Amino acid sequence: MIKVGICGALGRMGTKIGGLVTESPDLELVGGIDLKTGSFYGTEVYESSRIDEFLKEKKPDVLIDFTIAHASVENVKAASRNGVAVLVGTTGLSDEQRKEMEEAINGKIPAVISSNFSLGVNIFWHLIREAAKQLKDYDIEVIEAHHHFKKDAPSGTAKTIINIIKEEAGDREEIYGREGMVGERGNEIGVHVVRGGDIIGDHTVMFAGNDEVIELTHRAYDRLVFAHGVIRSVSWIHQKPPGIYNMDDVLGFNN
Ligand SMILES: NC(=O)C1=CN([C@@H]2O[C@H](COP(=O)(O)OP(=O)(O)OC[C@H]3O[C@@H](n4cnc5c(N)ncnc54)[C@H](O)[C@@H]3O)[C@@H](O)[C@H]2O)C=CC1
Ligand SMILES: O=C(O)C1=N[C@H](C(=O)O)C[C@H](O)C1
Repeated sequence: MIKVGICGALGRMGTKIGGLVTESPDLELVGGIDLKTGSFYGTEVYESSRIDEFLKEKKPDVLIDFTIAHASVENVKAASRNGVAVLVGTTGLSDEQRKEMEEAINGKIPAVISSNFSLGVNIFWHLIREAAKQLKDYDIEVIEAHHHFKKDAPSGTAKTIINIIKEEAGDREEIYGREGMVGERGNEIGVHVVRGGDIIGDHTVMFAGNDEVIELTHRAYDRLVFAHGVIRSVSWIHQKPPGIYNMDDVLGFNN
């Protein structure tokens, strides 16, 4: 049995992941960590400042983090201090926070970090990479939509899309929205962020050329789609050597 702890246990993702861990015959939920204490699928939720105590007492093999940027960095540092593998889904990290997290991981623990753990988005990213390679001269726009409560913008998934486009079609400026007399479009990537309702996570990339437009879209209808990718990653990362991995490694795309 692989023992699992969840940071952000009482949140939208922590709750979904906790349910799948509980249902899995190969995994054992040992508890959660959150800002408040409580009960979590029959296990205990420790207050966040007690994370080292949690890791020493519950001894998870894998710690999952779906919290908020500043917290995820500290949670990963705690996992590193205690030699616990991590899965990080939290987005909204600054470059400095990402660097701090990577320094805590490298050479010490194995980690899967992904802005999107769904199988569909990871395939979507490969489709975008091919389109961006072939359609360098098209005007490229990225549109993402999420629920009313999302704290970071643009989404981590959208940031990954932007990075893929830059890798394949060349570096270019990001323009966030447009307003007023903006003049003729340049060679930028337009980025547009929608927030409202209970939208789980929609991403569209538009390649607008002369006489044709190609639109690639991924829509998530339940957070389970991310949680299933997390569960697959838990089994994959167990007993891996230290290092930073992504979903391409988990899905075998890098073999
Ligand atoms: N990579 C992926 O596939 C996905 C990533 N996400 C990301 O996961 C993060 C969480 O998303 P949601 O679950 O919707 O948010 P949420 O706000 O529902 O849950 C976050 C939880 O973390 C808790 N928390 C805050 N500080 C903490 C700390 N220091 N230690 C432990 N827990 C702490 C909060 O109390 C809350 O219960 C966001 O960054 C979001 O973008 C969300 C869905 C999929
Ligand atoms: O906050 C969310 O809900 C999501 N966040 C992730 C992101 O920022 O890309 C993944 C997914 O889109 C849902």
